[in-house]
Order: sequence, then C-alpha cells, then structure tokens
Amino acid sequence: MDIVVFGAGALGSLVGGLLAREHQVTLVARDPHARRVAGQGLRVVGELDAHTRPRATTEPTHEDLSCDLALVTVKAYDTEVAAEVLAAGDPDLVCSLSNGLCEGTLAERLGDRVLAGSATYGAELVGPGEVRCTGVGRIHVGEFADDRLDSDEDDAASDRAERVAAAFRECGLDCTADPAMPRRRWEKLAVNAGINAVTALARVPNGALADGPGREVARRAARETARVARAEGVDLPDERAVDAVDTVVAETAANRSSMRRDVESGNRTEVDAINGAVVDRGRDRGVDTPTNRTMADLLRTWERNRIGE
Ligand SMILES: NC(=O)C1=CN([C@@H]2O[C@H](COP(=O)(O)OP(=O)(O)OC[C@H]3O[C@@H](n4cnc5c(N)ncnc54)[C@H](OP(=O)(O)O)[C@@H]3O)[C@@H](O)[C@H]2O)C=CC1
Ligand SMILES: CC(C)(CO)C(=O)C(=O)O
Repeated sequence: MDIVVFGAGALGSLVGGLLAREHQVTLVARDPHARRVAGQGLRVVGELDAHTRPRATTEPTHEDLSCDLALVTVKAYDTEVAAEVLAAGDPDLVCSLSNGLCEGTLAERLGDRVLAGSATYGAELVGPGEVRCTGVGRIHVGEFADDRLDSDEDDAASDRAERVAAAFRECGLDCTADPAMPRRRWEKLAVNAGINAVTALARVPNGALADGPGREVARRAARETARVARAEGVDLPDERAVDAVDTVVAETAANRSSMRRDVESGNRTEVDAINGAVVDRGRDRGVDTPTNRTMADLLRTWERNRIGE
C-alpha cells in the first residue's frame, strides 16, 4: 500500500515507522523530525524495535496525498487542518487514529472515504528520528457511518476495513477490522473522558483511579458518555463503559495519561474533543453531563491561564 501518515509525532511515527516495513510510507511531520527521518530513517525503540526508511516531508505534494490510505495522527484540535490539506490531494481512504470523535470533521471534507480508527499503542517521541513504543496495544479500524450505529461484533466488517487491517498486520501491528466501530469509538471516548480528565486535574497516574474518589468521578464521566452514546443510537451500556475504564486503569496503572502530560508540559489539551464533545453532544440530545461539564470547565480554565505558568 501507498500510505501517508499525516501528523507524524509520537503515535504517527510509531505506526508509520512499523508500516514502512512492508509499505511505501510518507510521514508528514515537522522539522527537525522530518529532516532526520528523510536523511537517516526512523528508529523505533522501547517495547518494539525497528529501523525503517519511510519518506518524510513537511510540505506534502498533491502526488504524495494521492495515496491508497491517509492515516491521520494529529492531535484532535488539528483535525480540521488535516482534513483541509488531505482534501487537496486524492487519498482513496482516510482513517483517523486520534482520540476524540474526529471522523465527522474529516468526513465533512472527505466524504465516505473516511474510516474510523482507534489505537491503544503507547508512543513518545524521544527526539528527531526516534520514537519509543511505551506499550504494545491494538488498533481497530472500521466504518463509522450512521447505518452502522447498531452493528455489533457478530456482523462482518467492511471489505475496505479488512484490507487496511491486513496491511497493518503484515507489518507486525496488532490490527482488527471492527464491524462495531461506532460502539468502540464511544467506549474509547468514555475511557478518555474518565481517565484523562481526572488524572490531568488531580496530577496522578492512571492507577490512582483503581479506588477512592477519583475512581468514582471517572466512572461518573464514563456513565454520562454512555448515556450520550445511547441517545445517539449507539448501544453502549453504562456497565460496559465503566468496565472499560476499570480495565484500562488496571492495564495502564503506571502511565501518565496524555492529558496529564499535556497539562504538566504546559501544552494545549484535547479537552474539547473529549469531555467537551460529550457535553456538546449531550446538550444536542437533551442528556445532562454535569461531571464532564465541570471537568471541561476546569481544564479550559487552566488552558486560558497556562501562559506564563
Ligand atoms: N501518543 C500515544 O501514545 C497515543 C496517542 N493517541 C492519540 O493520537 C493523537 C496524536 O497523539 P500524539 O502522537 O501523542 O501527538 P503528537 O503531538 O506527538 O503528534 C501530532 C503531530 O502532528 C503534527 N502536526 C500537526 N499538524 C501538522 C501539519 N499541518 N503538518 C505536519 N505536522 C503536523 C504536530 O506538530 P506540532 O505539535 O508542531 O503542531 C505533532 O508533531 C492524539 O489524538 C492522541 O490522543 C492515541 C493513542 C496513543
Ligand atoms: C488509554 C489512556 C488513558 C492511557 O493513558 C489514553 O488513551 C491516554 O492517555 O490518552
């Protein structure tokens, strides 16, 4: 496959670097990372080990963007720019691995070429040309369109999602074509709404939510997310969302969540695409989301005042 990874920071470099084992990959990244990858290749260290030679650029051409698959791995707040740039090319398929509900923004520009994706691999950029895998996880890809809202795990995944998943597996990535992607996206949103916001506000590792008051706040945020999902027609029971939070807390106990890392390094967070999205969608559907609203308000208060911290 001819694959473009748009926004190759931590996650995009990990996935793109591994995909370059078998496919023609172009990373759209920032300098000096792009320059180093173009000159010396990309090194994957940590829980996985690889040295590959994807192409890398800061300014993709129309030809670069006319590929079989464009993977979008920017932070959620950059999705609109990614959509705009990709729409200037002609990718056959586009799939976002970002957290938050980003596919709708991509589909507004790119139509039914858009697949939904989610990733639970852990990645950190060590420096130019080098990415660390901090956790071997799993990738899911599938359709997200309205007519799939009530699909479940027993249905068949689409052919194009199967094709993408097979291309990932060829390179050693754990990837499954998921027939019930709408539920998986909302389940991941519930996990991020609970864990990311609480750990960022309380400055604790994910494992601190195994018990005590933090656990209750995370669970409330997840339940609210499940309620909004159901109001949107996605069959996500409360217990399933809460179980997903508990499982991820146990599996990533030592992790600093991405939102906590953003707050601790003074960077903008993905609150608008996570807790903010739950609040907005809830408002549209008449579902009250007080826990998500309070956490989004607190995080936005921090964001407004972070300069000079
Ligand atoms: N890292 C992880 O372990 C995981 C991350 N995720 C999700 O994946 C997404 C990406 O996360 P992560 O990789 O950590 O974030 P990063 O910030 O490391 O990567 C995003 C990269 O995209 C770059 N970028 C944005 N716009 C452009 C552009 N127009 N042209 C070129 N490059 C651009 C950014 O550069 P700049 O900052 O200069 O704008 C940045 O380097 C997030 O939604 C995150 O929640 C999901 C699972 C795991
Ligand atoms: C799953 C979890 C919560 C792991 O830390 C994550 O996705 C994140 O930190 O953004």
